[in-house]
Amino acid sequence: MKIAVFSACVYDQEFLEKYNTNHQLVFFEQALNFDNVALTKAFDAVCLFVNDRADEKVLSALVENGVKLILLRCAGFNNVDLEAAAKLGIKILRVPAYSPEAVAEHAMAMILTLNRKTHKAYNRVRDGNFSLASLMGFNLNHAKVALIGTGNIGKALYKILKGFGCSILAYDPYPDDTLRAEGLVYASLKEVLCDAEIVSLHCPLTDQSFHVINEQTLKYFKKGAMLINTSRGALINTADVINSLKSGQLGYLGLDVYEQESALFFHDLSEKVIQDDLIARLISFPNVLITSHQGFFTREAMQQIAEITFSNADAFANGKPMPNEIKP
Ligand SMILES: NC(=O)c1ccc[n+]([C@@H]2O[C@H](COP(=O)([O-])OP(=O)(O)OC[C@H]3O[C@@H](n4cnc5c(N)ncnc54)[C@H](O)[C@@H]3O)[C@@H](O)[C@H]2O)c1
Repeated sequence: MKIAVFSACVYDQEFLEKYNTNHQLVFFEQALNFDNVALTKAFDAVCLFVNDRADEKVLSALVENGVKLILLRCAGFNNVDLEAAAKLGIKILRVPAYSPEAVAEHAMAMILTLNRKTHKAYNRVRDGNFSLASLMGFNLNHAKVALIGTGNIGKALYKILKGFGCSILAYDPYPDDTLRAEGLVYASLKEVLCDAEIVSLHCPLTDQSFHVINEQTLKYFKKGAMLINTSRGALINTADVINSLKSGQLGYLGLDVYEQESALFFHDLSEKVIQDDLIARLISFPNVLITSHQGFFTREAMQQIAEITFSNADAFANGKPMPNEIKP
């Protein structure tokens, strides 16, 4: 098949070329949107990532251009209008799980960095400053951590946190019986937010979870609690979180995702003036750590993403069963 790969960075090209099972690949650096959808003429499929847009208008244009398949090289699919895709008859295949440990380990790295401030210590020592002032953290042993969502990534983080001796509780509308049998305590969203020192989000972005962290739910947090989001930016109302940080209600914030990330993340904007005032404000807090959607970014995950993407492409091309198809 002839596949147009959008949002293609050098590392995408490296891994997709290495594991290609004989498809013709053309790489585009831009994210797919209505303005550049004309590029997809004469392609059989497009390969998309988290910040490519496949709304109804884009999907209609893709179909007009002869595109029959969307290969998502990610797990989340909130950027695709599934109803419109089903009506138009365009298939959507994704990579449902690839090294959930990669994202869970990144969430843990954010917790450790925010708590023990190793990023500040690194810079201080390089500057000849060996003072410990304001570097004090807290023990994770016995700390209460709430997992919002206990699917593949939540489960992987649960195992890591257990190793640290944390006391873990969770909210998930579909609790996992195996984890429950292992002693994980499930409770309502309000209860787990009220009880935890650290809250980590691992649920998908849906109509139900949109802005699940907002002015009201932030009031449930313990004063000085830590919030980690490695899932999707729009789980959080950013303006409300900024107010909570300013008042000291929220004590630490770790973000690997951001609601308006598509205009920022994966690009070097170091010579530009950032126009997004919310992220500029977030960056200014001493207790906020932001990474640009790199949770997935390990060698193992990149290999699995490439392999599963091509097995999805092969299944479609050869009329085989497509277990990774998503429908509304
Ligand atoms: N930062 C990254 O690089 C990166 C990489 C991969 C995935 N992700 C994000 O992580 C999310 C979780 O991934 P996963 O593989 O664990 O997904 P998963 O489908 O295995 O698990 C999601 C869990 O969330 C639960 N859930 C659904 N709605 C919920 C709600 N409103 N409140 C609480 N729980 C809810 C589900 O029941 C399920 O148990 C993905 O949706 C994606 O957005 C981020």
